[in-house]
Amino acid sequence: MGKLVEGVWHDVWYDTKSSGGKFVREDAGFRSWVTATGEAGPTGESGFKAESGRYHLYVSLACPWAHRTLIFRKLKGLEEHITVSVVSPDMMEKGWQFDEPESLYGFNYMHQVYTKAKSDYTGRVTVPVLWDKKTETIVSNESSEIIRMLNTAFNEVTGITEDFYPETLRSVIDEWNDYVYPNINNGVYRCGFATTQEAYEEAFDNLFAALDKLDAHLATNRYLAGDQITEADWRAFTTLVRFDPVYVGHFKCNRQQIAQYEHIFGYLKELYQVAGVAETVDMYHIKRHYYYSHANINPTRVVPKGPEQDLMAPHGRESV
Ligand SMILES: N[C@@H](CCC(=O)N[C@@H](CS)C(=O)NCC(=O)O)C(=O)O
Repeated sequence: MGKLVEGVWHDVWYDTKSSGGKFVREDAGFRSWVTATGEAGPTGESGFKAESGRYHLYVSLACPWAHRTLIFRKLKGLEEHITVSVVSPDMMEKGWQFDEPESLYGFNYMHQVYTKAKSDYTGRVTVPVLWDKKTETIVSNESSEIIRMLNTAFNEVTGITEDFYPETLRSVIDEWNDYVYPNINNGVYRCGFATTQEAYEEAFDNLFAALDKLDAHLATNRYLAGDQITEADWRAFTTLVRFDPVYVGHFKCNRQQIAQYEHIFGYLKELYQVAGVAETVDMYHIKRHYYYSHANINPTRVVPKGPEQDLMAPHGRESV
């Protein structure tokens, strides 16, 4: 774990001293957009036209943010159009690394991908990364924006027009995202990476208040934005599926398990059972990454065996 400073790798853990023990996630540094025509998107540079075979995703199968992009690649029929490299679950002193040299440049470390794009880059070396093979640079390392690109930019390439961010639901989806991100997606990290009791308890209380609210909402709504699956559901899903196997123990999110929430658990199972989605969930990488890589939290690096969970069991959500 560490970061690049002017293109040079430094092995440092997150600085929580300057924020009173609280974990604060850094903003992503590359913010351009792939678009259907190559025109600029809401931020960044133009010139990234959606073309088959042009783009590459660097992901971790353990990372909930990278997982979002793999779900969109799958659901939008992009597997044959966007290639992928998967990092090792073990993130060590040099950060994300590859078990085998990756396929585009033979790099062994993810930080080499960042310095290939910008030789004096300063910032954390995170996944996912959307790479442009043509101009040999990073288009984006912000998953919330990558999934928006995958949702629409390649529609003419694939012919798949299913929309997870439909105009009519945008304000509802944005509202859920704005609530779920700090309290749940990042909330579990704010529990696990807190370095004071106070910061941990605050994150813990916010997390479970948000899960209680989600459970109540899902009692009468099949999905977050109503009766169709949207981006907001996939963004919640990648945290929920990691919750009982990892966050309950490793990040001390232990007021209760997701399996003990009647409505959230059924919802989690239903999303898991959407065609193709289970194939994007790799429990070995998920458990191994967190328990093995965060040695300051789990110094023995022993990975727990449980829990046993059958996410293919009937979800019972048809009647909601
Ligand atoms: N804003 C980014 C956050 C991605 C992120 O923080 N990824 C984690 C893995 S779960 C990472 O790569 N962390 C490495 C680090 O912080 O050094 C996104 O959503 O794409």
